[in-house]
Amino acid sequence: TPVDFASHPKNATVLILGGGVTGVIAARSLAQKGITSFIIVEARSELGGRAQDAKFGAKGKEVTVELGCNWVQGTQTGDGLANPIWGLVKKHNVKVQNNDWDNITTYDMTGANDYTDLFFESEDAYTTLTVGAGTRVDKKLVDATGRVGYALTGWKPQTPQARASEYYQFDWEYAQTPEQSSWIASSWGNNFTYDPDVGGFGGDNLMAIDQRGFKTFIQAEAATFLKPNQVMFNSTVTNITYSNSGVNVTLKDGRFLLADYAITTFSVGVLQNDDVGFSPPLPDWKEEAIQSIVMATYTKIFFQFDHDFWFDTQMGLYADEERGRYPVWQTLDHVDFLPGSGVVFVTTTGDYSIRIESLPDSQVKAEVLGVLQTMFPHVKIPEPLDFMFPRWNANPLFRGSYSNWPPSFFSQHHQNLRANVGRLWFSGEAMSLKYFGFLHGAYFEGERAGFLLAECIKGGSCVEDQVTQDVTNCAPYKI
Ligand SMILES: Cc1cc2nc3c(=O)[nH]c(=O)nc-3n(C[C@H](O)[C@H](O)[C@H](O)COP(=O)(O)OP(=O)(O)OC[C@H]3O[C@@H](n4cnc5c(N)ncnc54)[C@H](O)[C@@H]3O)c2cc1C
Repeated sequence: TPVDFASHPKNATVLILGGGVTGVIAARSLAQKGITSFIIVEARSELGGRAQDAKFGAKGKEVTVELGCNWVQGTQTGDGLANPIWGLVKKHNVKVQNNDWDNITTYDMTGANDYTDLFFESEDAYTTLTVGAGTRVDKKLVDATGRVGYALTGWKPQTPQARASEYYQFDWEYAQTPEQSSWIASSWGNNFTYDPDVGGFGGDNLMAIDQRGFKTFIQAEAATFLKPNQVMFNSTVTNITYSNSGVNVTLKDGRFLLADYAITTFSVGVLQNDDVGFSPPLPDWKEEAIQSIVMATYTKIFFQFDHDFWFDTQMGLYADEERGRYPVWQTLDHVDFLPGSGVVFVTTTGDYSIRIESLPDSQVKAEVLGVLQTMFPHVKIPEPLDFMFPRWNANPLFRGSYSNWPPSFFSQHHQNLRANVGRLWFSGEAMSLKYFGFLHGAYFEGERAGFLLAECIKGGSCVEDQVTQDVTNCAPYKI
């Protein structure tokens, strides 16, 4: 039954659904504009969302490891645009360390094998790919897959070593393959973050090694303005009823909340998988936009050993016969990070991550130990002291790690994804045109939603994203 919004007492002017970076920054932006009647509604017992860590390691040797986001990607070049996450990291003294992704040792099925020449060739091929995408934008050419782009710009990997090098440049960032990703959007995603020539922040990657957790940057920021009555923890939203006069949110425990407006910041994975119901059902244009973007998965698999027997560089790369099989390695037991921690981890992405999420821990552990034995044939790989990996895709609060833009996601889809339906607004990392996937994308989207909604509430203009009811083909098929 429709809710009679006029006759119920309101809990707040705005409900902010989700307490990740987007939700916290949306709240701060509302507050900055004088709107303080809001409540952040969060399923977990803390703020941060995908900024999430765990204590890991044997008794007496525990360290904090980041299960989700780990880097400030791009900082600032000269007086160009600064990454706002870097600003918060500095403001709240979060400990970060420069991570040189080119400081790498390469391995394959024969053990250590120096194919760094090929590795740097693949880095150049990636740059060429992004330049090619820029040309397509200038010429208004259609999008294509990253694979098409690589081939047309002359990169055709034929060996496991070349494929692993390509993986490092591409999948390790987008969490999907070049075949699954937009050539154009993946390129601007890279350039707007890393390339100062187009307004990007620059090439640095700062890795958080703060033992309070990377999440400190956003939790400490929240503490500067958020009052206890402006946040509800352990409150899982199951249904959102919306109209042109208000929004009503039902929680798992039966409580319900009423407000003039709501901003959902749930991941597109959550929206795609019906973890939250909408009444009335979302319009077709909205549903098509939600289903047309991808929630990709990026998985870090952590090991702690009694002692370090692996590479001295910051990074390691393993080329298997199978592309994407336990490829990218990082050591925390490095003089720049957490020396003596005994922690090393490997990352998988995309379909491979979904595969391992369905396996028992014991099997994944055995497989990765097998890979380590292949990488280090002369070492008897010891039994790890601890082992762990998060299952982001199966987690109903996330359903993956971050969004990736497929080649069939068009600019009208993007606008439709971001557009409000009645008084329900949509925000989150995936709504960011330039920075989808990244923490700074979440930040800028939260700021945008908070500022625009404050204007709207204060009776100024209610600027709305243009909705395209039907995303049509500019050159329809004639069959
Ligand atoms: C493994 C991994 C690695 C990453 N690495 C990086 C990196 O190095 N650098 C970088 O810039 N970005 C990285 N990212 C991406 C970055 O973490 C995200 O872009 C960003 O945190 C998204 O913020 P958000 O607020 O939009 O969404 P979220 O953080 O997902 O916030 C949404 C909130 O909603 C809550 N929620 C969900 N469902 C419900 C419900 N039904 N009821 C109530 N609450 C609910 C969730 O608990 C969450 O707190 C990574 C992400 C992952 C997972």
